[in-house]
Amino acid sequence: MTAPTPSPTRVLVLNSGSSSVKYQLLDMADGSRLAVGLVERIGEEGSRLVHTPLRGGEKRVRSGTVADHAAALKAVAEELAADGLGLDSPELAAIGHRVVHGGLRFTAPTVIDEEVLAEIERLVPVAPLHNPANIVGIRTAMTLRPDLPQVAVFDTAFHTTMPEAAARYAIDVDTADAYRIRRYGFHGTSHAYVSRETARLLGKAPEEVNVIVLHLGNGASASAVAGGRCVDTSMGLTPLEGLVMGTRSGDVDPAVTFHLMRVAGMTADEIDTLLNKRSGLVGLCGDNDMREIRRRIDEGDQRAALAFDVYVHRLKKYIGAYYAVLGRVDAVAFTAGVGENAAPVREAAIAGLEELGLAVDADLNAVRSDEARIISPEYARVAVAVVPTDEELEIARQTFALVHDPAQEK
Ligand SMILES: Nc1ncnc2c1ncn2[C@@H]1O[C@H](COP(=O)(O)OP(=O)(O)O)[C@@H](O)[C@H]1O
Ligand SMILES: CC(=O)OP(=O)(O)O
Ligand SMILES: [Mg+2]
Repeated sequence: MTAPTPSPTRVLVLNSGSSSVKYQLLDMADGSRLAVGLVERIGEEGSRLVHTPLRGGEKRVRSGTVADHAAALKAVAEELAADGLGLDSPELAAIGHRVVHGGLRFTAPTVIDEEVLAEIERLVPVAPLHNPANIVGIRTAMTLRPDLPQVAVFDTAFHTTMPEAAARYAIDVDTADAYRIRRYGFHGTSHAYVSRETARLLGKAPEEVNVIVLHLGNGASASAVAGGRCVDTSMGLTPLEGLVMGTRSGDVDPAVTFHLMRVAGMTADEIDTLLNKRSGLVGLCGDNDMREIRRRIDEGDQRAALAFDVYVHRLKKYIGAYYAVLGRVDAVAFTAGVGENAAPVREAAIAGLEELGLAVDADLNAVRSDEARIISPEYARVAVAVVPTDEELEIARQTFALVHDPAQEK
């Protein structure tokens, strides 16, 4: 008699961005990581792959042009195979894909078939920087492992609980409905994970707390989470609305668009590129990396100081807005690259909000750590926290749960 084959527990997570692919291989038996990596500057000069095996072996860097996302995924598959963790492994249970725009239809993780892919494709016009890359990732993974469940975890899913008052734009209802123009919100996997982790940090259940989550990465968004449900978020039809970002403007008067068409003769595509790629921090001062901006400010650079001030001013406005939306706030949580690392951003965004019960302790704010932590003083009514996000772990969990218990798919 042969022993029963244990069911596979590993999940590969692919997070394909406009010019990068982040990936992690996790073992969901214990949630541990076997390998993590990143391919960056895809299609540009100086592209490189950084692969880190986490159960023995050295970090490896591959430099040289990676022409497109398909080539990037082939290289990722090769690196994993070199560690004996290839995509052909029988221990792989599923591949989980971050998909940025799922419209209104996808409110939960979904096993991908041709029909689901067609719907993701249909949403390309409202996520032009993200959905095409997600589709290539899915197609390539399907070709490499046609037998394996491929699961989509949508950025928009967590925000589908927003009430109509928050999700509706105040434009003609028929036009809005005909073109499905409404506020969808993004980074939902991160907002869900971080709001839950914040509750845990406070020693409470998610249902008991109201949290403002500030996801400040290259893309940035804020959300108001009441008892574990999203009630408002700063991104809208596309990931352009809301906060000032690395290269995106966030909120602008929509009249800017037709004004530029009329007076500057710019096309819709040129304005799209302006607002998505040549605005935000990079548009204001030429740099989109907060580390570089802080360095320039320390040297007395006025443009960098202005970029920082515009960024923080917008952030503070959203904290105030979501405070009002929630009525009672238990915590404000900073996360993602800027939120987790840039103490000056946290300090400046919370400064002056003592009347709202918000304050930051300078010593606690200066601590560098990978752990979730509170940075407000003991006396403060509202906790201010730094809560590292982990989109890949959350995608792996949702993917594995769906493969094990398909009944939860909506
Ligand atoms: N030590 C740091 N200090 C300040 N900002 C940082 C630091 N490390 C990263 N960042 C910021 O985080 C950004 C990247 O955030 P991340 O969440 O990784 O973005 P994304 O996932 O959207 O690519 C960088 O562009 C940079 O501005
Ligand atoms: C939706 C979005 O803005 O994602 P990212 O921050 O990865 O660009
Ligand atoms: Mg990100």
